[in-house]
Amino acid sequence: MPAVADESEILAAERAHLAESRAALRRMREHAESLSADTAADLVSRQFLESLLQQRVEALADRPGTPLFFGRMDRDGESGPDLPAVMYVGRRHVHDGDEGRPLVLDWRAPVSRAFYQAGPADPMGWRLRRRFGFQAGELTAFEDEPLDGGDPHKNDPHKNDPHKSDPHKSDRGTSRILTEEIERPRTGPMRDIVATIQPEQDAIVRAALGATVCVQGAPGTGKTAVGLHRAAYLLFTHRERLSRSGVLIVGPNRAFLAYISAVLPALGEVRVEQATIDDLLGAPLGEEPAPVSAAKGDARLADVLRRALWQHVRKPEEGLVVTRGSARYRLADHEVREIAAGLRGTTRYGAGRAAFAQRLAHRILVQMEQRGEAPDDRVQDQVARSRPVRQVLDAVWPKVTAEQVLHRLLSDAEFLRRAAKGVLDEDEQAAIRWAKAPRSHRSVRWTAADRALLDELNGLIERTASLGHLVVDEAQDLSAMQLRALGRRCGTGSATVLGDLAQGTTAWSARSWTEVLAHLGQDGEVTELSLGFRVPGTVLDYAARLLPHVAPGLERPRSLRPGAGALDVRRVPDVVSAAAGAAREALARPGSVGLIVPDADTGAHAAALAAAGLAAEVLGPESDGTARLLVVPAALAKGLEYDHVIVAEPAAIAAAEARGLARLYVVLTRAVTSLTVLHRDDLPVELAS
Ligand SMILES: Nc1ncnc2c1ncn2[C@@H]1O[C@H](COP(=O)(O)OP(=O)(O)OP(=O)(O)O)[C@@H](O)[C@H]1O
Repeated sequence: MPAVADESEILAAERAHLAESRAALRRMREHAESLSADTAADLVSRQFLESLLQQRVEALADRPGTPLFFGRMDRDGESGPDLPAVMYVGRRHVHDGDEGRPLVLDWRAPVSRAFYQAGPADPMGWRLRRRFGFQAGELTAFEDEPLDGGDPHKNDPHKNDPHKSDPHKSDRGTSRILTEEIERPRTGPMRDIVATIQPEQDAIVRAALGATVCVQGAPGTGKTAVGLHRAAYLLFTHRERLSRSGVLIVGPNRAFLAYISAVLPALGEVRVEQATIDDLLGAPLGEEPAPVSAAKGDARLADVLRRALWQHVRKPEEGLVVTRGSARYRLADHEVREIAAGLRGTTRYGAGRAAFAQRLAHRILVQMEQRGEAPDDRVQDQVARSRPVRQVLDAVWPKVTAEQVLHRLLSDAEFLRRAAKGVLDEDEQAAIRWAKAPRSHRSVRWTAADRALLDELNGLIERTASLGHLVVDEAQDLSAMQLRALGRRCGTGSATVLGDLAQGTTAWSARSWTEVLAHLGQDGEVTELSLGFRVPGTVLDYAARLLPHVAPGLERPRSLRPGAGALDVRRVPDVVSAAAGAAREALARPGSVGLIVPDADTGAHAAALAAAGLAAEVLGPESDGTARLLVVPAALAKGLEYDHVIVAEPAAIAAAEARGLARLYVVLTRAVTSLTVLHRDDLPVELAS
């Protein structure tokens, strides 16, 4: 591109490059559409090829609202065959069909790393970074950042005008395009941040596939965003391997998964599974007091379960007699005992049972051979399945299900005592035992904590398949036993573990990331993100008054944006009607509005909004929360955000549960632009001072 001095000329040239890239993408898509699956040898291959081609065509769609590129880098010095003088970075690779010349490079390509990481301290061979601002798909602004210590205003026509120069930076020297991107009103699910990923975030996104990373981050530091972009990065970089083994995102509830569901498809990744822990382990059918859940979530239960399961393998009392035709073959009781003892505890229970049958059969086969027969493998299988062997098997190594074992453990005090000896004291045993046991394992209303115990038992009986990579969000809320369940699902893979110890709201919330990683069975580094993007400084400072009470060891979070005037705390005579008034005011401004209320008051607030003629959606565990005005029960607010947040009666939110102050901390950190706190009762003392 020739040197241009005038801003409008630069914009015109950049728009021309955008138009050229769009045209090239159109040609790439037309080419993909013209390809035929007819060359496939058979019907199955043909269907497979057709679906691949279809995916390729879909991936090459040009979405008008999504800019093809968002940044550009200019080289310092000579370009080479692998090093273009200028590179444009975008959501996908676009090349010129004729010459194969790259017009846009995928943000995940190794060379694009410089766009996120280069800085004056290490320009990585580049001279200039340019970021583009878009409105409704139109390129409307740019922002230049010299990487070589040069004059940032070299091309700035206003450089001598104090009112106009540096039009692209906000007061604190922060990128205005970044600030505008964050403050752009929210109208639906979460967006990608690919244009503005920050260097410390990028380092996590691009960590190697084999590395498990654990990110502690204050509210709004971009943990969720980073986790999703990491999934997209890994899928791009290790496409073949991960398309076989799979990537899974685990989030706290359906509302959260609905909120994040658009990010990966926007990045071209449509085949990533997203699930809650209940989806993976089975939905709970019953509830129990929090201290019972906490006791059942303890990692020591793993030992108890292992012992409970293996107690089902009994010492053989009798030998084995197999009759085939007129011949009888015998194994003495001590021989059967020896085989069982050799296998006990060396494999999973189910595999051990199968191996036990095969070894018994093998010994019989040896006897057959000694008598001059020539039995083959089929005979061994027949013997293994024969009635006498099955009888020994059922007596010594009975088939059991996880449900049977857990039912017995939680209802039979003597069985529990034997399994928990030296691990749980009597009070701890009493805490997890049922006061009134369900009649059979089929009639149990399993709780969330039981589900994790069942999964542990299932993992002891049969192998759990491992995925290639697991992203676990809000990981601080998972019990040790749930983490172990997730660990089994990435046993031969790796994980990205995201969370904030200050936002732990469950009875079993984690106190240390080292422990979380240990329960997951992963070696990993703990990194911290401390710069908040979502919450304005004034609001973050207000919420952080709770921090010493919920997580004393953590640093106070910092915010990218000062947010003067973003916080309004009001004492009102009637919180429900005041909230409707505040919602009306907030709706007059652009963006989404979240009215976060004590769970028990959800209905009253929804009714007051309806009476005030305001259309609102009540967020439920299954809803997708796409309305502009949402009534959000405090328990569901985690991970979500709204441009304007109204919090009703903080004291009631704090009083509603054991870790209520942590819940309040979550609730107070959901706002992007403004937070209004309405209270009739005194504020919790921790917040008031
Ligand atoms: N580099 C970035 N550029 C633009 N926006 C960003 C960036 N990083 C984070 N954000 C935005 O900040 C907001 C908060 O991000 P995110 O939800 O990922 O934070 P979080 O750490 O998971 O928060 P919480 O702990 O409260 O769930 C989102 O709107 C996200 O898009």
